[in-house]
Amino acid sequence: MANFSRLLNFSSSCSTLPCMAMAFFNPIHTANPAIAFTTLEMPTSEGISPFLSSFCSTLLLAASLLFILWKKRAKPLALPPGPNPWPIVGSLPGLLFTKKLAFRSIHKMMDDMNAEIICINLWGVHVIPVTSPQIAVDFLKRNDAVFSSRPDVLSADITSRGYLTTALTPGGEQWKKMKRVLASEVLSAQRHRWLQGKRTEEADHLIGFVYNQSMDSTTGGVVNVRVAAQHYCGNVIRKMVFGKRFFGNGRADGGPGVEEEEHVSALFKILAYLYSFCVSDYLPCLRRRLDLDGHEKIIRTATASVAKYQDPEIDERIRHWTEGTRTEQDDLLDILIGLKQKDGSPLLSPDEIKAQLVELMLATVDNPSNAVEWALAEMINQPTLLERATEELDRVVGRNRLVQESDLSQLNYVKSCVKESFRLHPIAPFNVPHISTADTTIAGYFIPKGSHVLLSRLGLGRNPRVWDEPLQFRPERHLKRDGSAVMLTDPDLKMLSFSIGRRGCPGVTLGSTLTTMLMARLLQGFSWELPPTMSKIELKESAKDLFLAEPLHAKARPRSFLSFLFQTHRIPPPLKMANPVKMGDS
Ligand code: HEM
Repeated sequence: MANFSRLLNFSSSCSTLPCMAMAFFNPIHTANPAIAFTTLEMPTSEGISPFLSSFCSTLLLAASLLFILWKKRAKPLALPPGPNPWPIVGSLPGLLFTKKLAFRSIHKMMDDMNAEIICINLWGVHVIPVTSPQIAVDFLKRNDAVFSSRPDVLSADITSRGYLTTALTPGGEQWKKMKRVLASEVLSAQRHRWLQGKRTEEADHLIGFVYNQSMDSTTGGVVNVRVAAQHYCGNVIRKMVFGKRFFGNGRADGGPGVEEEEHVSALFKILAYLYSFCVSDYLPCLRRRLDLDGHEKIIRTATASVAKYQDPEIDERIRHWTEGTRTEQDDLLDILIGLKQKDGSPLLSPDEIKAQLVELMLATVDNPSNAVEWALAEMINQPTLLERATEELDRVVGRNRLVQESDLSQLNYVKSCVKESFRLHPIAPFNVPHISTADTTIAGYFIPKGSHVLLSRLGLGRNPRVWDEPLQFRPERHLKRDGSAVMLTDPDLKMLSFSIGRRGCPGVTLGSTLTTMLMARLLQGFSWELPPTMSKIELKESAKDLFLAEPLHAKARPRSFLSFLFQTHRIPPPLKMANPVKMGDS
């Protein structure tokens, strides 16, 4: 060590080094030493031959270069900046004992440090939040293989029944198997087409459900948009998976029955706690012993509620196939049960099917419903945006039929409204966590093996370095100058909708279809206004998450062509017509 530091002093202060370097690289010198010695006037002392002097210089130069190379290699890279950790516990107490939610504390730390990547040490686990698109791409594109696993946390372990699924399962054979099944059998383009009829049925039910409420004189036509949006998503995925929208009988007006209410509310409860900051995840000694923050109980209760409805359906269906009383495949459950290994035995166990179906439900209900609720709230406060979207629908689809999936690719303005909502109002502050499986360097920082990487959906989408007036809802920022199609994905991660890389969302087509269809049907079928008691929609985030603080309630007026479509049976009549109020038009 001492020798090297001496060399360091030498190399940094010795003014002869450039001269030696010149000598070393001088072609004349190397080609003809005799000439070089005379031209370069190298210092020679009496008794030392010019040849020896040149040899020593060369040796010294080589040693210096080697040292510089060694120094570059040996100098340990720094971790990203972050709060100073306490011994052993790191910054755990800071997150535990703050009144703020963990995600708000983390974003505040990043703002205070003016940093787009930081490292928070939580009892030895390095948690790395990121708000820079360039760095995010570095993680998920250039170093995708290293960051394609998930952390082992209690909420994911319970929800996935011991990691039998795709999204929540750390990398490995089980993840590969389940992802292959999803990509080729559940979410492929062909399967998407196969299930189109079921999705359209639900899009028609959505119109009926909202229409009934809009015509209800007792409520003045005010609709709870959150309920409509969440149940549309729940109905679609239940229909695609189980071939039915209701576990029980539903409601007379086409709305959810108690069973669906409990099902959807349990799904959202799981989503609220999945990967949320939980102290036992950082103190493995506490895991399954002390449920300090009560998360374990909440997740177990919610997963039991979901299982109560889904598992009997799955068991019964397996029995029907085994007994031969069902022979035709009609939905995704049939597909999963029917998958076989080479020897003819089932590819998936009943537990794998049960766990995977919970995950598919979770993946489907949250993003689309939240994006549409926020988008509509923003648009009601800016009626010109509503007008522009309606004008597009009238131009592309017309007024004698409802918008269909085949129209969606042409609805660039409607899609840009949805995309703007994904940017500004993501349902979750962070992407699903990624964990590193090896030491790596990202953006010049050392990222140790086992780090939890949290790409901030909030921070990316609202990054003022990337977006003009990031807090303004301005859908037109996503329109392309050449009029080409607006996609809801963003491969550059300037915003994080579906993410990218090995862990990227395999449900892009289904997710985009559901969200755009929900938005398009609500805008095409109804004119939306403030409820009579309000002067504007309060666009405030909830104190505990990123939902609108209060579910969006808005007055819906059916557009005139809608009743014509009902009367002429071009769309199925709503299940129950409420007492009609006078109908308006837009
Ligand atoms: C608008 C709707 C949707 C959005 C915005 C969305 C977004 C995402 C995001 C951000 C991830 C995490 C990517 C990562 O870890 O880097 C993800 C993963 C995933 N999504 Fe989606 N998703 C949507 C709809 C769906 C649907 C409808 C399904 C299937 C029914 C689905 C299935 C999955 C699965 C299985 C994963 C995990 C992939 C893996 O870990 O290998 N998603 N999605």
